[in-house]
Amino acid sequence: MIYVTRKEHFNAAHRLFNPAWSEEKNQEVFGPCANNNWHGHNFELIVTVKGKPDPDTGFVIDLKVLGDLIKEKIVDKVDHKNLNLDVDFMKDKMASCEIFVTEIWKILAPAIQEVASTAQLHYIKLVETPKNFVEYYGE
Ligand SMILES: Nc1nc2c(c(=O)[nH]1)N=C([C@H](O)[C@H](O)COP(=O)(O)OP(=O)(O)OP(=O)(O)O)CN2
Repeated sequence: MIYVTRKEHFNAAHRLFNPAWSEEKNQEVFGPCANNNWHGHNFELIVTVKGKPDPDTGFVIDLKVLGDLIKEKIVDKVDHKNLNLDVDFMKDKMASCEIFVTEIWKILAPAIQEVASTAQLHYIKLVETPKNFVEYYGE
């Protein structure tokens, strides 16, 4: 089994806020991340696909095709957007990295199978700040 990885980049704004809580509780739990006027990040999205190399191409998946797919399905929808307001797949969801990465997985896993039937999404790493990132294996 070979693991191949593509990295893409986008900028997005968001706010961590639980609507069931008071403003004070949100400020207490999320601090500046609950700022009413949002805040932004330079995200990195790292996607690993696993499979066996095709005997004709030597590819598990064409990394250009994978990059284009990530751009079409995710980056074009979130880049320079507000995750809470502008992004359909994040509507009414907590805009934490944990929830964001699971929603990205739900979109990319079937899309990858469609373009490369013998390959499978293995892992996603979402980097929010130079200090903070989440990793997800779809479990
Ligand atoms: N488990 C999670 N914790 C936090 C998340 C998250 O998505 N999942 N998100 C945030 C914020 O969005 C935030 O903007 C990042 O905050 P913070 O760690 O304070 O930012 P830095 O990495 O720049 O660290 P500094 O200590 O401020 O330099 C918070 N928590």
